[in-house]
Amino acid sequence: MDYVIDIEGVMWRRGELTLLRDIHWQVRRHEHWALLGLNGSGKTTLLNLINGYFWPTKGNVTVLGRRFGEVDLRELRQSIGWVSSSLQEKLYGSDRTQLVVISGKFASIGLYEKPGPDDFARAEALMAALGCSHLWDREYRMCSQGEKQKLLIARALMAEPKLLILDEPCNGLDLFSRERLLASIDDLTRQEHMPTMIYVTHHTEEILPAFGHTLLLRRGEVFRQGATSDVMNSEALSDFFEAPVAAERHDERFYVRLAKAGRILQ
Ligand SMILES: Nc1ncnc2c1ncn2[C@@H]1O[C@H](COP(=O)(O)OP(=O)(O)OP(=O)(O)O)[C@@H](O)[C@H]1O
Repeated sequence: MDYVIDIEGVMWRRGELTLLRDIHWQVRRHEHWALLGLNGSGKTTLLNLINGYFWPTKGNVTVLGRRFGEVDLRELRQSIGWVSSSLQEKLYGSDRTQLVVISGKFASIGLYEKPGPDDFARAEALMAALGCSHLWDREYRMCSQGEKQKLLIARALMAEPKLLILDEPCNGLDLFSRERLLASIDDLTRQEHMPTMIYVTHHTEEILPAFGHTLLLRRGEVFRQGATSDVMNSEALSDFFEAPVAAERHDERFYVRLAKAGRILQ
């Protein structure tokens, strides 16, 4: 079977702590998945395993058909785009936006290679695809948080990854910036030759219909996984959050609120 991610029976321990336990997760090519979990549920730990920064204590991890232990991880990482807020902080604020995007091709912070006309053309096309052509030639530090996220996604796509991980891309965005970013991500999912995408979040309503599968992670374990529409209902989510919540569907997205308004959970 042609899996982009194939995780079999993975455990990850650090000292006395077991941070991931008995994880089984198979992502097929052309499926887009959401990874949903509260703070501290193990999402980042799982992403570190997928990117080969952590080694499983038990079980097997195979990414893009290459099994860890038999693969050059640096080479594999060139096929994985991981867009996270920690990356945002590492970039040079004075760099021009298009150079930030082009630097993704070389996996460098800053640009040390001389880009060719094809590189500029691709950066232009990617910025257009993300609805941020108007940012061309601005200083990166002058861009808003939402604009920076779009640039970072374009930057990741510059390397033509086969797997694109969007790690809490809407953190810190206001309602309208969030919707603009989600609209751009939605557009991307409709384009040809896009990689398999994993969208990591705490918030159900960010999960776009294109993310047809969802994995719910709780305390380092898979609570449930499957079709997003099967997972996103009041009963399953109340079990998952261990608190009564009501899930409502609007425009193919799922909004969750506390079932008893005003109750603060301990
Ligand atoms: N290297 C480590 N050593 C020990 N404990 C760790 C390590 N990394 C993470 N943890 C702990 O493991 C748990 C899971 O952390 P992780 O960062 O994977 O969660 P997360 O789902 O990404 O959370 P958030 O949504 O807040 O980013 C947390 O309790 C965290 O404190």
